[in-house]
Amino acid sequence: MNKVRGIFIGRMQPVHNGHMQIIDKILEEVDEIIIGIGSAQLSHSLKNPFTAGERVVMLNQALAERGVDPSRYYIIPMQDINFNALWVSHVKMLTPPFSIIYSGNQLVKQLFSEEGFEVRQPPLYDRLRLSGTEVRTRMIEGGNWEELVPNATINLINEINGDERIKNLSIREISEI
Ligand SMILES: Nc1ncnc2c1ncn2[C@@H]1O[C@H](COP(=O)(O)OP(=O)(O)OP(=O)(O)O)[C@@H](O)[C@H]1O
Ligand SMILES: NC(=O)c1ccc[n+]([C@@H]2O[C@H](COP(=O)(O)O)[C@@H](O)[C@H]2O)c1
Repeated sequence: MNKVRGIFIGRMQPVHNGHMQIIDKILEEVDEIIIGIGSAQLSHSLKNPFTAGERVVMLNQALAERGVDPSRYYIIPMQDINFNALWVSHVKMLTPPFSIIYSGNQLVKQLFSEEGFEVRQPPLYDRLRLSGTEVRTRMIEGGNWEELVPNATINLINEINGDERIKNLSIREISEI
């Protein structure tokens, strides 16, 4: 029998506990999950501080920490392209075949639904706290960002001195306004 595959795409700047909960939920519904690391070309900005490779490590280690069977997921960085009408084909070119897209993003849902994919809207877990924006804001302001992310994210951010990177970016970007 063919495997049922679902895809979930997010920028993961950084990987947080909301991502991990939604991945658990998706894995209850499909045989394999494709996790797309969106806007892979972006890094070193306040909204997108981490490189695609750094985000791959966070996610890979976080899934290992959670005991997720490595044969059930693919992690695939995907660059943005300037053509929304071609984006679904671009994603398909990069990924194993899939039939279901999980997203809360209106544009993503519309583009995949127009191409005939089944779109599922995942629930949002503790959204006031669990968002990349909240994690980055706490990092800049010196708050407790660690409680919002898996250990793997903390380890990678410590390894690359990510805390300092984001604080430096915030000084630079504010001084450039
Ligand atoms: N708390 C959450 N619970 C469940 N799913 C989430 C949560 N936060 C984000 N997602 C899912 O992750 C995808 C977006 O990934 P992304 O990395 O951009 O997250 P984000 O936290 O919204 O980021 P940012 O705040 O940096 O814009 C969406 O499809 C969304 O449904
Ligand atoms: N034309 C394009 O390249 C295109 C279109 C829609 C979404 N995307 C990307 O998909 C990802 C969606 O994730 P979010 O739900 O976090 O916004 C983002 O990285 C976004 O840039 C790219």
